[in-house]
Amino acid sequence: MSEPAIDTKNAIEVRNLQFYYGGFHALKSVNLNIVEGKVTAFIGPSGCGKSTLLRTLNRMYSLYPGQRAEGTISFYGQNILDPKQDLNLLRARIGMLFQKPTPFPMSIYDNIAFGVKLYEKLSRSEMDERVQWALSKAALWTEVKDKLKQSGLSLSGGQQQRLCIARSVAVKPSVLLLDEPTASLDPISTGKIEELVHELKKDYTIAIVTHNMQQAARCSDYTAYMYLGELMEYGATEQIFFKPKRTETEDYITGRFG
Ligand SMILES: Nc1ncnc2c1ncn2[C@@H]1O[C@H](COP(=O)(O)OP(=O)(O)OP(=O)(O)O)[C@@H](O)[C@H]1O
Repeated sequence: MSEPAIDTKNAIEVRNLQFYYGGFHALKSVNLNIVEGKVTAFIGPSGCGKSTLLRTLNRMYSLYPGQRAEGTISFYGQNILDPKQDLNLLRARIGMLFQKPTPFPMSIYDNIAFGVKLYEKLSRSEMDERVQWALSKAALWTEVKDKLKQSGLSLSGGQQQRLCIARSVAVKPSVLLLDEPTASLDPISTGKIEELVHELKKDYTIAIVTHNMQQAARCSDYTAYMYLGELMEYGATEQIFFKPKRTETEDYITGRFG
């Protein structure tokens, strides 16, 4: 593992992580630091374990029987693989966004307020403020401010994805996990999400799975190249893209493979 510069602080430290789907060993001895306030991209060919790694970072896999992780994932010093870990709290602190937007079948306002109510008791005006704040953070406020009572499902795909970002941000997480967040979007919506990632990293630590090499190069500070469940190479995005140490990484990045 190539280490990021020493003046950085890690939000998450993954050590000797093994992941199993039943008997299938999907992640093999992964070691990785997710640096605070930066964007880390996970790249690699289909099936290499990018989404699996992302889903271990907020224990999303714990929803499914037969899936288990071994090793440690330290989130600001606390091992989140500990069976006693409060999973709801963890998922509020480490929010996740999926390939397809998943707004709740409720109003735009309630999409945001729903999660906030689970963790905080806010007055009506405080909640109004929080909803506006979250929608502004997700660069959606001006587009929806006159239709907050309308269903979240009435929005376009790109708007729905930004609504989901607003929903995650509303509970004030410190990390956002993005699993191919633009895979189902058109180029203009994709551009908006990429701009948003750039804005959000001022306040949040971000990990993003992407198949799009240009997207990884544009959006990320660090890149992790995975292959067959192993972390093959990890380092500053510029280094990975322009001076990869391994030929496997270079072959993937230059499109000779994958
Ligand atoms: N629910 C599951 N049960 C069993 N095996 C699974 C499951 N989900 C994923 N796998 C296997 O784990 C490996 C890693 O899958 P994962 O989805 O993490 O890859 P990925 O790199 O994100 O792929 P893609 O780019 O195609 O989304 C693959 O071999 C996949 O077949």
